[in-house]
Amino acid sequence: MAMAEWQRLTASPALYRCQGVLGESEADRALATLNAELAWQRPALKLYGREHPIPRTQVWMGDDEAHYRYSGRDFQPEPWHPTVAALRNRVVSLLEELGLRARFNSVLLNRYEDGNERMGWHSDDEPELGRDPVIAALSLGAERPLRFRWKRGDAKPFNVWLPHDSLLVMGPGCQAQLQHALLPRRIPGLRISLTFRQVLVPGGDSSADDQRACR
Ligand SMILES: O=C(O)CCC(=O)C(=O)O
Ligand SMILES: [Fe+2]
Repeated sequence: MAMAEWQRLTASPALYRCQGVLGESEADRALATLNAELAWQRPALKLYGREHPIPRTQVWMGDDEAHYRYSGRDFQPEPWHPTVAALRNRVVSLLEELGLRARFNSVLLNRYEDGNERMGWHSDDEPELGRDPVIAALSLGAERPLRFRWKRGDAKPFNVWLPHDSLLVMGPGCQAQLQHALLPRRIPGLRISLTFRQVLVPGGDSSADDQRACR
């Protein structure tokens, strides 16, 4: 098993990075497998009445009932790919080292062909993620910075570099206080990120209570 190394990046809110999540060779294998075997899609999202194909490709994966809505569309999850399920289990046990008892019933996989592909400014604060979600993002492939900016106040924006085989944990407060973006950069090479989430299922079990137990 890889030797995982944790770093706390901000005092508040809780933002952590861990390097050496899987170990080099397993991380290389995971990148190649996901790149080759997933049905990567480029949906068009409506913005001010016009359809724009997203500047990356993606797969939404998870338990059957973990639907996800954004930009007025309902994404039905694909069933867990065995590699992705194994990665989720590794991430969950790593989080336990931090004292975070997180559960993830879904994951958004993002594929960036090269530095031109990107994701714009947002917070992952959709109502179905509940209040104060814990989101864990595993990075594979080309190292790129995730840029953060504060919603209030004049504190400076900052970059978090995400190397191959690293995990970023956005804990309580991150989505409420910060936005993040993967901006275009002159960086060659493929990058795939897996952002694990717990989607609240209407009438489902008490995942909201679980999340609260993490604070
Ligand atoms: O690719 C990344 O590291 C960021 C992805 C992200 O912000 C998201 O999936 O919500
Ligand atoms: Fe995000």
